Amino acid sequence: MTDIRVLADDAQYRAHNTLFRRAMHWGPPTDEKWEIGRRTYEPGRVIAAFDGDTMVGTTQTFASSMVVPGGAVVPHAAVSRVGVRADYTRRGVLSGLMREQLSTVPDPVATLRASEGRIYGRFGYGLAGRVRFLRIDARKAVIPGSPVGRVRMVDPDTSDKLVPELHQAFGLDRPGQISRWPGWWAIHQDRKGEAENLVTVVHSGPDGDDGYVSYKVSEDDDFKHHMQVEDFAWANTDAWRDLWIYLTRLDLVDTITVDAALDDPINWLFEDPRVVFTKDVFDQIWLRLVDVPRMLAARAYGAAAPVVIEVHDKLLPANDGRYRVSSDGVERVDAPADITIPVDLLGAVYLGDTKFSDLAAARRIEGARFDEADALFASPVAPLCSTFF
Ligand SMILES: CC(=O)SCCNC(=O)CCNC(=O)[C@H](O)C(C)(C)COP(=O)(O)OP(=O)(O)OC[C@H]1O[C@@H](n2cnc3c(N)ncnc32)[C@H](O)[C@@H]1OP(=O)(O)O
Repeated sequence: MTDIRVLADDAQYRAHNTLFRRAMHWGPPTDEKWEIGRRTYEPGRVIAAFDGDTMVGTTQTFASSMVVPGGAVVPHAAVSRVGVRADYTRRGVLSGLMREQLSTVPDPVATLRASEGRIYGRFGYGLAGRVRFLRIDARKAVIPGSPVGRVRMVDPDTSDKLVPELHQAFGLDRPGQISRWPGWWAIHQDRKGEAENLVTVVHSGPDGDDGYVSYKVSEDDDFKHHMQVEDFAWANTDAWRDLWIYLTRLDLVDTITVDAALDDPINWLFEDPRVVFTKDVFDQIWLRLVDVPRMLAARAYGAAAPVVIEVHDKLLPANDGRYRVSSDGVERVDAPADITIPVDLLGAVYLGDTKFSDLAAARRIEGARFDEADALFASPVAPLCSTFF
């Protein structure tokens, strides 16, 4: 029998970090790494399961905010460091942690990156956003025309100060994007220190700085140079195009790999659209609607006749109920339901990546009028989260 406690001091945080790392088959943090790691522990947001005095399971959240369809930004919990000691697994430790976390988290929505696809659906998380891993043949990548703005290389101290400001100003550009918290930047800047060859360039247009990209280049045994784009954000398409012109005209580079949204129009930049190759499409955002009425009210809807959706939530029954969704907004009603859906699948359709009609085809939801629901929940922009946590 385990009990769940909120952790409060540095020694407990370090034990938490060590337990999680062991669950992932990584070694404990060194003293040097812990100097950085401790900055990612936010009081009140770190819990652990105990068997007597022995810590046996961990999780925590980071306070951030997330963009929803229509552009509103809502408070968001980034769930991380989920781990159970290998000698305590499959006894309900994670289930206890998830129940506690969901019933106490102050934010209306939580997301996570899942280590395995079968773990989190039972706790109400749905697969809400995917990412494309792209490889670009840089030697053949020709973008016609000239840049319209200016690209400048910045030194590490400048980038440490400037990039967080720029990300906050224009990095929240699509559904699923999240703001970055101080601990995230601490880890990011530490990793940057290790990657000596990480370079950041900033783009400026008529209104000042409006884009940046960080990248590093490595050389393989055949003397081929491979660029990995680490972080990329832009405020307008001039900045986006100019930064791609910069990246693809760099000397010596053979290939470029980058993560992109499913609808990123990057292929159209190039004379030969085939220089962009999709290596993989992978699941990225697992989303849990913690406060369903608040989250349904937060997003915008497309034009279609209203639909009544009946939501079932075993862990948070306050969300149970029928919601009439129309292009004007959402209200709770007693009317008969058109569609019945569990909360994990409502999470899956929330950002517009998944359609009700696809869930119906797969016999995952029941009802009628799926086309209207698809039109209401459609997002003109595909979701993406460029912030790994
Ligand atoms: C957001 C992140 O941090 S992702 C990182 C997640 N962590 C890891 O992958 C580290 C290695 N794994 C672990 O630490 C643990 O095995 C965990 C956290 C995945 C699961 O913890 P457990 O305490 O074993 O889970 P618990 O006993 O509560 O299981 C609940 C249910 O989920 C199922 N389940 C748990 N883990 C898995 C899994 N990896 N694959 C499939 N099903 C699983 C259990 O079988 C159980 O099902 P049931 O209710 O039908 O019996």
